[in-house]
Amino acid sequence: MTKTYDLIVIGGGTGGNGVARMAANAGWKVASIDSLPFGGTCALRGCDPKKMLIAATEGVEWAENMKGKGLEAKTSVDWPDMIAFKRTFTDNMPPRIEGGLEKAGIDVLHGAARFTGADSIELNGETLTAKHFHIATGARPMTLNIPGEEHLTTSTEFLDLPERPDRIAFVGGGFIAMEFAHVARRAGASEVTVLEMMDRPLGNFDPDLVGMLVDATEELGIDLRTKAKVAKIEKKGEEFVVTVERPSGTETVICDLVVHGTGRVPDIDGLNLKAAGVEHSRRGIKVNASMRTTNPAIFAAGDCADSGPNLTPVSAFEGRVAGKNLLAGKDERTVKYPPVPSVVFTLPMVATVGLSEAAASEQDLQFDTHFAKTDGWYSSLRVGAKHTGYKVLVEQGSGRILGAHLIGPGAEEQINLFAMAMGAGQTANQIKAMIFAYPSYASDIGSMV
Ligand SMILES: Cc1cc2nc3c(=O)[nH]c(=O)nc-3n(C[C@H](O)[C@H](O)[C@H](O)COP(=O)(O)OP(=O)(O)OC[C@H]3O[C@@H](n4cnc5c(N)ncnc54)[C@H](O)[C@@H]3O)c2cc1C
Ligand SMILES: NC(=O)c1ccc[n+]([C@@H]2O[C@H](COP(=O)([O-])OP(=O)(O)OC[C@H]3O[C@@H](n4cnc5c(N)ncnc54)[C@H](O)[C@@H]3O)[C@@H](O)[C@H]2O)c1
Repeated sequence: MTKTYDLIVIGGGTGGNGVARMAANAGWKVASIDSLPFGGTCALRGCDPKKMLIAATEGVEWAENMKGKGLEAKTSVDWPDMIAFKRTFTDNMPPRIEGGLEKAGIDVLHGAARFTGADSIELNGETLTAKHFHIATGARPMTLNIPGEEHLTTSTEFLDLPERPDRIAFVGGGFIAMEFAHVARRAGASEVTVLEMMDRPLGNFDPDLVGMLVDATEELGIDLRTKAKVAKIEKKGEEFVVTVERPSGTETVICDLVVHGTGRVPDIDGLNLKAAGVEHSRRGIKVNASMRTTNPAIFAAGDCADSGPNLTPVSAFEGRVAGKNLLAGKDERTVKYPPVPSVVFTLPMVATVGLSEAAASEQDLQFDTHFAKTDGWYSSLRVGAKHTGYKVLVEQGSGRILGAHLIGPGAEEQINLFAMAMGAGQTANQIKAMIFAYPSYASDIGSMV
């Protein structure tokens, strides 16, 4: 018998679960589907498990920076213990999340959903129909179309490696490669290589601060190669041979593991969106500012949609807008993103919010750039941090903060203060007038504007 719902949510991550709960709380009959245990990428295969691994490596970094300053500690990372620690969190999440959804009255279903019509899907050989759908299927590693692609280890697999390989090559120099390379090296890997095809890693971050991160990365002993396009991966016995094309010629890297870090694409190929009248491009499912797709009864949010940046808080934010409009039965809300902060969790961390210097210039904005290295500041000296700095763009006349870019300890929290100030329209003088607890990283921001 065909089961019928008011709403079917496809995808049990941050872009989907909130919408299912909102509709269930409003008394709608809701089903939520995921092909994997519920929790999505962030909780199970991304942000959260990654930062648990980083927690162990922060100890290594701390001991290194404080050497000769009163702390003599011999640190080492036990990889299997670290992975077991991570699992204490990730193993508990699916039952917690699924239990919560069930408690809200939602039918929690497993399997890969596929549209068979504008109001129907097929799941495990059965047909389910609904008045509305919400698609939040996230992203998957992009296909590289190079020989030997099948030898790549995904970020999901890396976060669950039972043992740490000694020689690791990362293809790409974006978020995943830089964060994981730092983890691998501090965890004791003897040869860590990052292969980025552009002339610098982390292309969306401030070039001056990325330059400082590159120095820190090389000092850590990571072999960071730019203008290095991976062309082929071969398996020879237990080893991999990675062929890299560079302006100076072809190079090879021999390693025990090759990790995918060249970007992620919307995970929508298996959905048969055409049957539902839902259009998409390479950037994802087409949505309007209300998160409605080209089929007015179907919404989408998060990494699978052609909307904001692929970050956890953005997927939840988009989901809330979709949920409000879904329940209202009309486009009551539109997505107006507040300033979206973003952090690369290397050590040192690099953080950004708002406009880059280049984007502000392109928009013909008149602004002052406050740029300095802060290794001489108390906050850096106290913890022995060498690669620290900031670049803040302040609009001339209005004093508005156009963009803030930070590197160093505390950056992950300082950037949220900048995001808050920017969202509230605070000026540089208003930030300077704030009283923050001292000494703290927050108390430094008044000196950055
Ligand atoms: C390694 C890594 C680290 C990251 N670190 C950060 C970070 O530090 N901070 C940050 O903000 N962001 C980070 N991100 C990005 C963040 O994880 C994503 O932006 C966010 O999880 C997207 O949420 P979503 O709900 O759109 O998709 P997801 O959380 O990916 O959920 C989609 C779900 O849909 C399911 N699904 C797919 N197709 C189907 C189908 N046909 N039928 C049923 N179910 C289906 C999938 O199994 C999945 O569970 C990271 C990503 C990765 C990969
Ligand atoms: N801290 C965070 O917020 C965080 C952390 C991890 C992942 N993420 C999310 O996951 C997404 C995917 O991360 P990612 O690191 O895979 O992608 P990315 O888009 O951050 O970086 C990909 C990099 O790979 C390079 N590249 C592409 N093809 C290449 C090739 N053949 N050879 C060498 N270099 C190549 C690109 O120039 C680019 O610099 C991110 O865009 C982000 O949305 C976020």
